[in-house]
Amino acid sequence: MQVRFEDVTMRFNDKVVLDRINFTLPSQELISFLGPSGCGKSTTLYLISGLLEATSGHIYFDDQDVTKLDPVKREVGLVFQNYALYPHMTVLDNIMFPLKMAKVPKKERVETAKRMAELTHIADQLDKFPRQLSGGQQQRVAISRALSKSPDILLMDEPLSNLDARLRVEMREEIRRIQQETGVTTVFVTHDQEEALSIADHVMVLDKGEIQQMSDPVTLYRQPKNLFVAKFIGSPAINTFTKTSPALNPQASLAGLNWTTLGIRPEHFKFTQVGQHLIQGVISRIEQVGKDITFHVQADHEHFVVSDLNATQLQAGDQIYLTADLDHIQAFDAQGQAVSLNDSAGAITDLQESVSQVEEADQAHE
Ligand SMILES: Nc1ncnc2c1ncn2[C@@H]1O[C@H](COP(=O)(O)OP(=O)(O)OP(=O)(O)O)[C@@H](O)[C@H]1O
Repeated sequence: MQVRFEDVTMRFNDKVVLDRINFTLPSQELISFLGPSGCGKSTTLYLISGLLEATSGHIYFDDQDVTKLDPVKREVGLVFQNYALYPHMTVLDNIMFPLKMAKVPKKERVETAKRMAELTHIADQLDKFPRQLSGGQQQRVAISRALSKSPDILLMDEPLSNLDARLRVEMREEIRRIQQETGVTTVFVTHDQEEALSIADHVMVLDKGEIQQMSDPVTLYRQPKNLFVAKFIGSPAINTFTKTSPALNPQASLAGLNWTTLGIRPEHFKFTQVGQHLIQGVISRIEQVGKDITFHVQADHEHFVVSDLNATQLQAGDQIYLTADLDHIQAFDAQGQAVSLNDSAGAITDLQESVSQVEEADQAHE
């Protein structure tokens, strides 16, 4: 089932929470709504479910206008952060409950509930009560219950927030598996970018009630449309430099181009020689977590982070000179919108020449 929002605005009293948003969620995909607290993720989810009604605009499920349709008639399954199981009912009764409300005959109810419990790997817990289960198991029950009526759309509001770190990873893989096995169009709300990027086919990034970007996870990371997305996606965060950054070499050809902020991800720096560098600084701290080495670098008051450098001999206090491949440098204008560096061909040729000189020097060095 495809979900489409057309110019949807949501206002609570005078507060505009969603401002004329437009998007299409592709059928049978897992889509994540990602953004900081208060950006409007849950509101968007509840508009799809029908628990909230839009102030203006239209919502379609495939070609059907559901803007005013009763939630019960929308064929959506909902999973909440706190599981919302009925404490006095067994697991089996919890899963069967929506079918009972729909007056499905008992035999069929039991069969469906058992099938759902098999799907979510909770079939050995059917006689227990929710309080006897772990958080992860309770969420499996909640997912089984949401799927019991074979909904067209499964909506999940921060479903993993109450679980510890290890269980979160396990359960997100489970949600991906269940979504792929059932093919149900699934919306997964989270403020955790790693969670969103790891399981979603498409991620919709929201901020202040507006869609910042909707893309597959790789595009979101490599080609953010604006500075907000660039900074929100990626851990450690992308490094940003302005024209007056003390780390920036004012003589570098790129420094003269038309941009306001440059973004370079920690893993995209390369060593170069002094004079040919774009960025310079002094290593202030070296952090090693398992196999990952992170260099914290300082240039006057500015701090940035470099990773994946093949340089175990470096020490705190060392001066380093860095550059990056052009396709790994992201540039933004004064409004924070992404701009292409390829617009200034001459300067880019200079940069590419200096990069190839560095590569030749590196090879000679080796
Ligand atoms: N029923 C309501 N009445 C008034 N304001 C509301 C209501 N529901 C949500 N809001 C406001 O709308 C904004 C968006 O809330 P929403 O819950 O959609 O954000 P969110 O992105 O899901 O954030 P969080 O991750 O914190 O849940 C917030 O400022 C919130 O205070």
